[in-house]
Amino acid sequence: LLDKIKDAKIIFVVGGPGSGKGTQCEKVVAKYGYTHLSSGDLLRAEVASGSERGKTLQAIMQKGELVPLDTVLDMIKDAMIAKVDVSKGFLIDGYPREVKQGEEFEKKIGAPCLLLYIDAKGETMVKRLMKRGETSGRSDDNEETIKKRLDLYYKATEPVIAFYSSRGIVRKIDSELPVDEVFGHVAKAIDGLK
Ligand SMILES: Nc1nc2c(ncn2[C@@H]2O[C@H](COP(=O)(O)OP(=O)(O)OP(=O)(O)O)[C@@H](O)[C@H]2O)c(=O)[nH]1
Ligand SMILES: O=c1ccn([C@@H]2O[C@H](COP(=O)(O)OP(=O)(O)O)[C@@H](O)[C@H]2O)c(=O)[nH]1
Ligand SMILES: [Mg+2]
Repeated sequence: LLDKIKDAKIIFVVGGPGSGKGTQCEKVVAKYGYTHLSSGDLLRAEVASGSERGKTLQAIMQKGELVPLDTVLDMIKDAMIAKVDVSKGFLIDGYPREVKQGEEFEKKIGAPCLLLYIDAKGETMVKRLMKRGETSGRSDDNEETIKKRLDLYYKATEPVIAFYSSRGIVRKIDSELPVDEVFGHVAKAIDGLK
């Protein structure tokens, strides 16, 4: 099974909270049929299941902190294995959050061929998340937790971009533009893969 995953394209989608990762991934699914796996969505599904593990996760996410690396990686791996027969490609959204997560992913699963770096200003991200919080029902879409997620993003996740830049697979996407223009740039990056 892991051999099959190695034949599929793996794309990391990295950006700050509310930068628009999920929005762009949905559009990639519609156009290219890739499988979208959002680490945050997988964690929220576990929380929604009401399991003991979910309760622990909920407490960490509510604080805007990172859950243990192995937890997320196991969830992503299981989800990839479940889809490998029908997938030409995988969008791994919101992962890696720190360099170590990327290293572990490559050891256990495989190497990404592209990292889409969805970039918006801090101010923009906060504004979008406050707005989303009016309807999202996400308990972490509140001012205090948003600030913590943003701080952690700059501290832990931005180094991920530097790490993969040295490999030449990072495409920086300006997500201050309207959604469809942003997608135009995303599509160009994907079309550039052979
Ligand atoms: N104006 C504008 N709004 C956007 C754009 N992309 C996303 N949004 C809005 O910003 C909010 C956050 O977008 P998401 O796609 O949920 O962001 P995300 O990066 O997945 O965020 P997390 O799930 O918190 O990691 C949503 O309410 C979107 O409607 C964009 O390109 N332009
Ligand atoms: O690899 C991951 C992905 C998500 N999270 C947790 O899940 C929350 C929501 O993640 P998501 O990607 O949905 O939203 P973001 O924080 O990017 O707005 C984060 O704040 C973290 O607490 C985590 O710990 N590890
Ligand atoms: Mg998201």
